[in-house]
Amino acid sequence: MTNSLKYPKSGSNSSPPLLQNYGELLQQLHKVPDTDNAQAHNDHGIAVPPVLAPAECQLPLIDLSPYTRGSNRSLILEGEELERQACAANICRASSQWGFFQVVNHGINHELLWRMRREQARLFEAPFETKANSGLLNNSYRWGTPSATCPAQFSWSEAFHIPLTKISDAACYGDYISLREVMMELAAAMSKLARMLVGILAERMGHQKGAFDSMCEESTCFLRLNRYPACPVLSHDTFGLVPHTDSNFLTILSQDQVGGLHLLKDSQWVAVKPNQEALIVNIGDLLQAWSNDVYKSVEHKVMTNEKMERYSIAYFLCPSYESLIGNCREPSVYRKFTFGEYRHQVQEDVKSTGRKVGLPHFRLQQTLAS
Ligand SMILES: C=C1C[C@]23C[C@@]1(O)CC[C@H]2[C@@]12CC[C@H](O)[C@@](C)(C(=O)O1)[C@H]2[C@@H]3C(=O)O
Ligand SMILES: O=C(O)CCC(=O)C(=O)O
Ligand SMILES: [Fe+2]
Repeated sequence: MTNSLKYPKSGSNSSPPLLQNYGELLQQLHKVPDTDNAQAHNDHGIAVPPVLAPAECQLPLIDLSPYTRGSNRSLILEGEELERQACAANICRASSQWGFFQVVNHGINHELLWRMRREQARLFEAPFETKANSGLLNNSYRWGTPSATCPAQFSWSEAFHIPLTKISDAACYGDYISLREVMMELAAAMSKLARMLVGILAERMGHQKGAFDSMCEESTCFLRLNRYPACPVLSHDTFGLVPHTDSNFLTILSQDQVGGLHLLKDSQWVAVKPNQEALIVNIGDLLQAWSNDVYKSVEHKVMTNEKMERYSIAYFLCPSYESLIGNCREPSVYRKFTFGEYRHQVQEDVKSTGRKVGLPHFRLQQTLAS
């Protein structure tokens, strides 16, 4: 029995060399025992403890049609207003109890989402060298986790992480110019949806609908195209994306049918059941801080899949770096900080400790254990 990991036979020159570069780091997870006891082994000869999948949950499902149907009419009837109020109440309840929900009738054309998926698959099929070194999409390609010193800090994935300001720039696309129009359309649609949702969340806390609109800026908002290649290293601790909270106001996520997104609910990890009709929405750190912990930025992660690759697209709504993130009411739980300060702190923590600390850095008083 050998302890060496083998790359999947079907691999082409498009896959990033995750195993070659990080295989040794991941070996820490798999010490093959001396004696052949009851330990299971995967197809690659690696000893694995049984992986127990957590319970699969249905995220709260919210129908946005009260907001998206007939939206070009300026007059809203009383019945429609009541429907909107009920919908807004559901959004706020899910944002405080789960930090996550899914939306249907969201106003984003399904055909557009399918076109994007096709283009995304074609993009990731490009040779690794092209993705990494040809300046594609503003040089925004990332893979693996260069700063990881242990498996718990490592993400088995590749991604393009593109600021909205670069999406219309034809020079970013090289041979992938057909992606430009789809990216532009999707970014505009997701931006509209994200701004509508934060407007609803602000209004329910007694603030102006447009409270966040003026703070949000194209240069800091981004689209992230994720690909999680099938992963031969099967264990509890190989992540497609390590556990984290999002450092923004709000994220909109379109995922394929494979599954693998898990989130913390009442201190337990639960797996999100994929729904191809819906988009997933999650609250980021900045909305949690602004709402004084009413809305929750919840930890989530992507687990690897031994057999199937997985794709997702995430839109991150962020303010400009100078924006001051205050609180919606006093007494405030967090000190005021700018988004620039927050990003800087996250990067410093990741650099020095390998992990993000996030909001606890900005809490005014630590909660005392009773
Ligand atoms: C190492 C990290 C960077 C990251 C936060 C994290 O601890 C783990 C995930 C990273 C990620 C991935 C998606 C987004 O691009 C991002 C902004 C986020 O919210 O989580 C980044 C984080 C980051 O760079 O702040
Ligand atoms: O791919 C997913 O399902 C989640 C992606 C994510 O959490 C992120 O990009 O921040
Ligand atoms: Fe995330």
